[in-house]
Amino acid sequence: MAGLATEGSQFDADLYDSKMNELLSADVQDFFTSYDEVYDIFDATSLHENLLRGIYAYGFEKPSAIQQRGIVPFCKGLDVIQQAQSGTGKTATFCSGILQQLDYGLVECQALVLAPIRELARRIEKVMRALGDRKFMLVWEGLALGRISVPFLVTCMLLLVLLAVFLTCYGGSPFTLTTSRFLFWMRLMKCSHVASRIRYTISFSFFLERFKLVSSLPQCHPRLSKSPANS
Ligand SMILES: Nc1ncnc2c1ncn2[C@@H]1O[C@H](COP(=O)(O)OP(=O)(O)OP(=O)(O)O)[C@@H](O)[C@H]1O
Repeated sequence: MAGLATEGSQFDADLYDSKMNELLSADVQDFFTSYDEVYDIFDATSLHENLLRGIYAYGFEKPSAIQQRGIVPFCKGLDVIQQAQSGTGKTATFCSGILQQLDYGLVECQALVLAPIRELARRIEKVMRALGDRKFMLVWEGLALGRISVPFLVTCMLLLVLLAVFLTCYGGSPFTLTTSRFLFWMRLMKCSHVASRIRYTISFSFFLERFKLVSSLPQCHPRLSKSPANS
């Protein structure tokens, strides 16, 4: 297993090449460098009936090139590396692979998809819901749920506190900013939805949910394979 990169280290192409050569020359049975089987219709991929129904209902009639090669090894539980141009159907490939492996009788977290940007996470969630009709939780920036981010919430909160303090003082009454008065101002500013999101974001139940999500993840057993890099 490769060691952990030291903090601030850069990608070392020579080290990467030598490590890959070492891995490829090792006698590891489960390591494929390509997967040659092609399934040119969805019915041939042995996906669950419900999943197939979701795929057809979403408007897909025939798998794209990457889907023809990528769905089946994914469904077999192999670790798949896919490389193809944008818009060639990679998202639907790994979504199908994940949905196929879920135990629909289990009510617990069985899959975690990490995406580098929020828009991509939203797109993946949309495809997952459309194909699988399962429960998915969209979490972004580590803290916020929904469409409003934490920095935005904090800024809103500060502005509203300042406004409430200013109005209280300006009205001539002594500074007695109570919670109810604060929430009154929030409502007055038609920001009660912001208030509820703030309450949820800082609530114990949200942190408990995240803890349960992470702790229920299964152990990872590395088995490597690679699908062809064509699209
Ligand atoms: N088999 C298919 N038949 C018809 N349309 C498809 C098929 N697979 C994917 N699409 C459509 O093609 C478009 C691009 O698909 P998708 O987002 O999965 O590609 P991608 O390779 O993941 O793109 P990106 O690299 O930008 O994330 C989407 O609108 C999707 O609905």
